[in-house]
Amino acid sequence: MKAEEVLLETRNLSVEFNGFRALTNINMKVRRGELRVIIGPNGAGKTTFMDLVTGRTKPTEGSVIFDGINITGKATAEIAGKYKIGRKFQGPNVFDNMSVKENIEIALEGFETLLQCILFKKSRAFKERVNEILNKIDLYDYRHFAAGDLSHGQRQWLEMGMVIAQNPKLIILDEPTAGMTARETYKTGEMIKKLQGEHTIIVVEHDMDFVRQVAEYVTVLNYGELLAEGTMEEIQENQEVIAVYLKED
Ligand SMILES: Nc1ncnc2c1ncn2[C@@H]1O[C@H](COP(=O)(O)OP(=O)(O)OP(=O)(O)O)[C@@H](O)[C@H]1O
Repeated sequence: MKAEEVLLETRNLSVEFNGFRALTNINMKVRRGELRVIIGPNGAGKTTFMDLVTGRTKPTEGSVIFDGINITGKATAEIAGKYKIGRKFQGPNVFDNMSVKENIEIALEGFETLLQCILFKKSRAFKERVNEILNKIDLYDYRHFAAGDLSHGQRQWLEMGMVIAQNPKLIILDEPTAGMTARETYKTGEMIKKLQGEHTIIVVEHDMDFVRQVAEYVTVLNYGELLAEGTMEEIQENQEVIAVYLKED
């Protein structure tokens, strides 16, 4: 991978919690426009890895380089706002009493006060951007619904839309299909595939059908170490990965 193609790089990233090594020497490179899936058994360190990238946890060793800048140890708000790494956590976090459309509007980049939002709402570019996002998350027809009246899956999509609205360079999705029906899970996969290219995306997932649906390149973590990386085909044939997953059953 050429240096200018790399959006995110971790170098020997390690973290210890009271003597317990949750991550050890993770060296990973994510290309601009890529859709990377991170898998691994429970406790493998997937969430911890995302916490290190987004500044929630400080590494014991190693560094995080984002878009050519060393962001290691920077504050969460700075990483989100200035460096533009957006993260959608498990479980939606939307404003229930506001409409779907209003939720997207307040999430749009640069609208720090509601007043600014109301004034700017009038511009055509703003309306177009809101509609574009509503279409991406397939909630255009639900735009006037209160967010609290959406289904679990739709609420997750709304939250994805709120992350997209912040125009992040990197979108991190933590188990985006958790609690979804099979149909919603499939739809989420198609949505994420469409976002790829325009955005660089890292998805952490457990649902292997979903992983097969979306994944091009997969990173496998196990016991805090990077066990394997490769295309979905390579990963499925990797004996070490098979051993880890068989052990789980
Ligand atoms: N703040 C913390 N203090 C102590 N131990 C922690 C802390 N955060 C994570 N760990 C430990 O680090 C290990 C990795 O946890 P992590 O949540 O990153 O795994 P995961 O791969 O995301 O698992 P899951 O798939 O279950 O969400 C676990 O053994 C966990 O108990």
